[in-house]
Amino acid sequence: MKKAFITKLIAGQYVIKDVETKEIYDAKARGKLRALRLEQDSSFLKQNTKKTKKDIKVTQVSPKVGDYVYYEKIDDKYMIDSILPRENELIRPDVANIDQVLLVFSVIKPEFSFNLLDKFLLILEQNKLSVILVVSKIDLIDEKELNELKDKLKYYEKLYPIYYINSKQKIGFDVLTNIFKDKLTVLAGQTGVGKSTLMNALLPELNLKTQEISEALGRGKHTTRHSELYEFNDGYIADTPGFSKLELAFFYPEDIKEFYPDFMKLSDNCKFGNKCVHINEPSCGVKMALEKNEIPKERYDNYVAFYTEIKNQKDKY
Ligand SMILES: Nc1nc2c(ncn2[C@@H]2O[C@H](COP(=O)(O)OP(=O)(O)OP(=O)(O)O)[C@@H](O)[C@H]2O)c(=O)[nH]1
Ligand SMILES: [Zn+2]
Repeated sequence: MKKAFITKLIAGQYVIKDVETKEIYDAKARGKLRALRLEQDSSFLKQNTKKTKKDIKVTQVSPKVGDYVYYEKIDDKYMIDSILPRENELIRPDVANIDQVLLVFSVIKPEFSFNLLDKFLLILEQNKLSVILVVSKIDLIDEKELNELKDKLKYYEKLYPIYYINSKQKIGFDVLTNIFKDKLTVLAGQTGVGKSTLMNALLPELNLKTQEISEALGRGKHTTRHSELYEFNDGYIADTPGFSKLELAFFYPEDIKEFYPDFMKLSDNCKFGNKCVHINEPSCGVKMALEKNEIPKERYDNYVAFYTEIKNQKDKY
């Protein structure tokens, strides 16, 4: 059977691209889709190469953009037969096999928030997504203010790549475009930071498309289940941004430290090793680093605040 990649889904109709011939077809999913759905998360295959097919649970699941599928031609129609195991997936936006998330924060309007940055990073890390930070609207503050922000972000630059842009004049775009090469990218960030403006600046054809859809539906875009991947620099960009609402309810307080790559490294120096949550324990590697100003106090304080918030929620039940 032949293999393809799903680039578009609108009202049950798929657009697939054959991975070898690059031919594009309209396709439907078979009624009884034989989907190989992994019980565990994406890292399952990588970490458990010795697992056999028996360990993989077969359940029904519908294909989404980003999925690799097997398909066949029956009469004149193209039918999706099965989905290959996903590396990862999101529900909002509904995309599978995401290579990276572009996390957009504006310098102002809305104001840059380190609390929100840490919260986004925590959630993206939990979802095992690799993150690229984009600081937008750099034209709206003066050089001195921008340099102050860059200084504060130096610490984060050790953990994630950071790009500074102005989507109106396409400043910073020459380097930014390289990061999309061969990757499936999803944009995330709070409302108003400039995700759509960035996407439209990269993909001028998107402007027209969303307008057409809005007009056809007579309302805002995405009123039906519609998702699409746009080709850009030999990769794809998902048309719908994700993570506009941030929920901490899905965490256990003692687990969140695992989603701080910087804290994880330091926890080798904790007396209680991986049992240490870096708050009240003695001889804690993270708190020692904090005292030496090797971690920004604000990042640590945000961590304690998230921990406390989640713990208080859980204690209620
Ligand atoms: N000066 C300046 N304004 C920008 C820039 N990027 C976006 N804007 C403006 O910021 C406002 C919000 O931009 P959007 O692209 O709609 O933001 P968004 O993140 O898509 O917002 P949601 O759709 O609500 O999630 C618009 O008025 C844009 O024109 C920029 O680089 N510089
Ligand atoms: Zn510790």
